[in-house]
Amino acid sequence: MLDAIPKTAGSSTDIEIAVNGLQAWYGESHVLHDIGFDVKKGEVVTLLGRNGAGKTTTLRALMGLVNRRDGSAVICGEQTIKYPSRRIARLGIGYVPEERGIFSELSVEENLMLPPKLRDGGFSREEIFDLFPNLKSRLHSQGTKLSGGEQQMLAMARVLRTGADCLFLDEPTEGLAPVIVQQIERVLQMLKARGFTIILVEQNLRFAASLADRHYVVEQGRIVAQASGADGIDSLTRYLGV
Ligand SMILES: Nc1ncnc2c1ncn2[C@@H]1O[C@H](COP(=O)(O)OP(=O)(O)OP(=O)(O)O)[C@@H](O)[C@H]1O
Repeated sequence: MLDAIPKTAGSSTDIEIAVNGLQAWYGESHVLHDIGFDVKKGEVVTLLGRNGAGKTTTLRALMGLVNRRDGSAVICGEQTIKYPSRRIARLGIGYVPEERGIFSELSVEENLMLPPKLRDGGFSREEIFDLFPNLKSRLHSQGTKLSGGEQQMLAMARVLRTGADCLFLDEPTEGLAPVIVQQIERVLQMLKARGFTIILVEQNLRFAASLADRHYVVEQGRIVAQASGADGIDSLTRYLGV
């Protein structure tokens, strides 16, 4: 049923991301020193790197969720470095954080309907249930009752509903069983085929290699290497401690 999903309305907008000299701080702690990379419309790009390298902070800084940031982050032709996060989201960005952000006291349905629509062209309920059939059978379950895989699917479904056509995904496969990882991989392949632009933070190199067009390595708050395609990822393993 995945082929039944239409192209997103947002695909008429030229989403492109150009990051230069991005810096970020938590209080006095200077965490990002010089992040620079770009993502073309419809590309899947991974941010790889060891624990604590600054991958999550890069996504949070691009979403305007880090109090102090500096440098340049041009998204859809707009300089967003001083934008509040809601304005950044309205450019069509859907952020799925590592912790997934499911409200435990709300049902699946309530979680799904919670974020406001950013624009027309978001996935309908039917399209979401085609993509994630598990969610349909769990519609009235409380957030706390969901497995890790179901939470991840709900978090992704929620942003697809808003009309976002550019996704920032932080470790979507973390802690999930191989069969669920395969399911998420199929969904992301489908979104890629539909023209979504995706920045993926990932520790699972096989998963990253199967999906991404290009990879960047983050080390101590800087981009230190990059490579293209599934083969290119092999050249990066020395940075990743694998
Ligand atoms: N809320 C915070 N307050 C202070 N320091 C933080 C905070 N969040 C992260 N850090 C620090 O910022 C640095 C970068 O962390 P970040 O989470 O971006 O790394 P990461 O590459 O995503 O790693 P991981 O895979 O472990 O999440 C680390 O040194 C981390 O300890």
